[in-house]
Amino acid sequence: EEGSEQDDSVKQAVNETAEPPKFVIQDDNNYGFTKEETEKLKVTGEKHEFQTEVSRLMKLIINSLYKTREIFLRELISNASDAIDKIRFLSLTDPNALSAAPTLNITIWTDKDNKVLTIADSGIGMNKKQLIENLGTIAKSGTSEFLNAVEDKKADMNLIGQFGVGFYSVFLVADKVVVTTKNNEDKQYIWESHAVNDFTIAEDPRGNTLGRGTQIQLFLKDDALEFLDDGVLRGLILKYSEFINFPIWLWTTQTQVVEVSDEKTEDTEVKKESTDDKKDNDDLDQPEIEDVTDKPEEKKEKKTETIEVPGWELMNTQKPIWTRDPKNITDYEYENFYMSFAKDSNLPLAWTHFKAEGEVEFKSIIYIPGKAPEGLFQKVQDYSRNVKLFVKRVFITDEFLDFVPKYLAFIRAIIDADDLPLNVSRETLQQHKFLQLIQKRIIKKCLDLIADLSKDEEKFTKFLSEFGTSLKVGAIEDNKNRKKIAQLLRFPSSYKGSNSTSIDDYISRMKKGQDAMYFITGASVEEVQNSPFVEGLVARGYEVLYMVEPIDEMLVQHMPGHGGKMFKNIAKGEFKFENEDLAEVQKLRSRFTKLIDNMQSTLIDQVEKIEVSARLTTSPCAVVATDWGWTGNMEKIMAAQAFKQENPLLKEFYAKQKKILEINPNHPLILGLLERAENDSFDADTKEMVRVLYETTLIRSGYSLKDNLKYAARVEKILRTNLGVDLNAEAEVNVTPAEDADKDETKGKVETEDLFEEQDDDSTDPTKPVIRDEL
Ligand SMILES: Nc1ncnc2c1ncn2[C@@H]1O[C@H](COP(=O)(O)OP(=O)(O)OP(=O)(O)O)[C@@H](O)[C@H]1O
Repeated sequence: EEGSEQDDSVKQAVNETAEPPKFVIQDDNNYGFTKEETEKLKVTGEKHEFQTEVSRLMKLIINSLYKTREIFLRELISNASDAIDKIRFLSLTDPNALSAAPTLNITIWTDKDNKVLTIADSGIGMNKKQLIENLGTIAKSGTSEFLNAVEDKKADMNLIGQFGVGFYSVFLVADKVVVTTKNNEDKQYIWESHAVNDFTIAEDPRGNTLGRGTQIQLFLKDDALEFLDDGVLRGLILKYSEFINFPIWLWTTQTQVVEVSDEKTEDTEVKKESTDDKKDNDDLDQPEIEDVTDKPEEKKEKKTETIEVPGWELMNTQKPIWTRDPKNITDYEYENFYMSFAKDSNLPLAWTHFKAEGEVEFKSIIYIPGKAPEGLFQKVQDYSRNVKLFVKRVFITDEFLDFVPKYLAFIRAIIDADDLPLNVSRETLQQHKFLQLIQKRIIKKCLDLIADLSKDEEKFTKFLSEFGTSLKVGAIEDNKNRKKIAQLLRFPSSYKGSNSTSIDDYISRMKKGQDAMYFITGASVEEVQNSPFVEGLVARGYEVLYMVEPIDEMLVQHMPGHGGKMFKNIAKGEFKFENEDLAEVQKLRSRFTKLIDNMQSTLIDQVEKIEVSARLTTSPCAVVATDWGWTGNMEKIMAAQAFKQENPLLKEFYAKQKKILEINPNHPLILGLLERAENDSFDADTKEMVRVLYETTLIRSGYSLKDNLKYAARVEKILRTNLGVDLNAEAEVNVTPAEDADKDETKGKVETEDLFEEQDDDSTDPTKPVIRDEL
């Protein structure tokens, strides 16, 4: 796509802004105050306390032995770039927005004598209110959690940028920070802090020196003076500026070897040399730094001289990666770009870079992160900020409410569109026809990307472990794409102990005459594997899908089938096998009528009907939910929900629903009961056994008992009967009552911790009192 129209506009944009800054840096430049001004500052400065969280954060930062302190530079460059994005966006609708400082750039310089590092931008700046709020409070949720985690050494300071507190990282390297800022709507203000507790704000006595933007001066700690070094700074800025869309200029001194004519070198010549140097830098296809040392000497001896040339050095090319030809971009570049724009310290799992053409034209890179962000499904109101929209390289917004559906909220994407009108407000933008077309394309691309990923087993396994639930949410919510998503779902199954089978693979293995896809739900594979429902099917050679995630129950409700086959919950409703001999079944049923009647009258409150089972082989019976009732698993899920929502009514309603008991006509226990029914010896003891059998079956079928104590009492009764022990005999109680504590002893308060310590130390010393029981 080299040479395309888009690229021309890119070049133009770059050339427009890549003019070196007009000002030059001299010692004590730009932050010197006259005596009077300093006095005025002292008088007018207002003291503000930091919000508690900020103070806590500062203490952590100041005391941190965090090695990669350099991240402060990444945060400041990123903030500066955001600020320029904002003013550029405003300028789309307000042509005067830029006039106070038309060149959009970031400038960085040092003052070695005073140990000051300065980072300035011609961004939007802050008015007084914003200054107090932005650099004094933390609004983002989750900050406390982050602080706790850092305090417990469970989280890394590197994550600071993700919590919207990146600015404060300046105190990793500085003990005093001065922020001078000018917004179009307000006067120029100075913010100053020595960290921890408070900061002062004052109107700048020098007036408006910035035009517009923000200048941050770091008074470096004595152990952080390496950040004054040109080489160190250059390396760091190159590292962090690669994906910044605005020119970043560093004031450096470069040594140059120049020819000296016999006449004395004049000042003007040096200046000429330095501007030529600039020109080279402006040529964006060339590396920024020209190697000027060691030029081969010509035979004809010419006098040379090494001179120091101070000037602005351009640090980045600002050609956005998404506008480049994918053929020329390495994986390493894609990964670095991801980590930089997504502020994620993990590598991405996969990405796709494409140019959409047709109804709507845009370039995009979509990433799947390596790890699911925390609270993926919890964020309801908050903008997910996962999609950044640019129009012709101008950043427009990342504040979309569900640009992609919630189930795809984990993706990170850059979209750069050509056709969007630049003057629509952000609020109406999302409704814009073009944007909706883009949305559709992005969703399709996401699903294609995941489908591609599914061809790489290792990566797909990783993907499913992070985002498998998201896919299921997709199959539930996205009617249009359900079929596509269903092909990506994986379930454990009884097939050769497989823990990941696709529905299509299941269908390809279905047996002759099998008209439904058998599945069972439960809390774990171990649990459902041993369920009485599975045994008969597996024994007959049928495959059963194990749906062991809570969301699976909902999934099959919304997706009753796939590929022309319906799902069948094997723990629910009636069950017939294709090759079942109906006459045989009828005969069996009539043989068990008497037993069924007896059992039915025993379990009248709980069981709706009793059936002779076709699905059981080794278990005596199973409890089956009616077609419209809840399985044991569903009951447990709903119980947990009801508990959360404090709405037990629904749960109770369903728990009261009668169930179907299926009995295994070949099981010796059932045959034993049948004999009693046929001999008319179905006495009280037998009925008690039927109750125990029913309750045990409930447990095996995945249900909870309504009354555990009654169940235990029944089992005990059977044990007594079998052992020939009197049903009413009681255990002899022979205990020594505990003595009242000595009053004096209770006076001395014992710390809980001490108690635990003693317990450990003295557990082998029989002379010491055992405190455990008292505890
Ligand atoms: N150079 C700047 N120009 C204008 N506003 C700024 C600048 N630096 C910071 N701010 C303001 O201060 C706020 C706080 O900055 P901070 O770096 O602590 O968090 P953030 O930028 O919101 O989040 P993150 O660190 O994740 O980028 C910013 O949101 C922005 O409004």
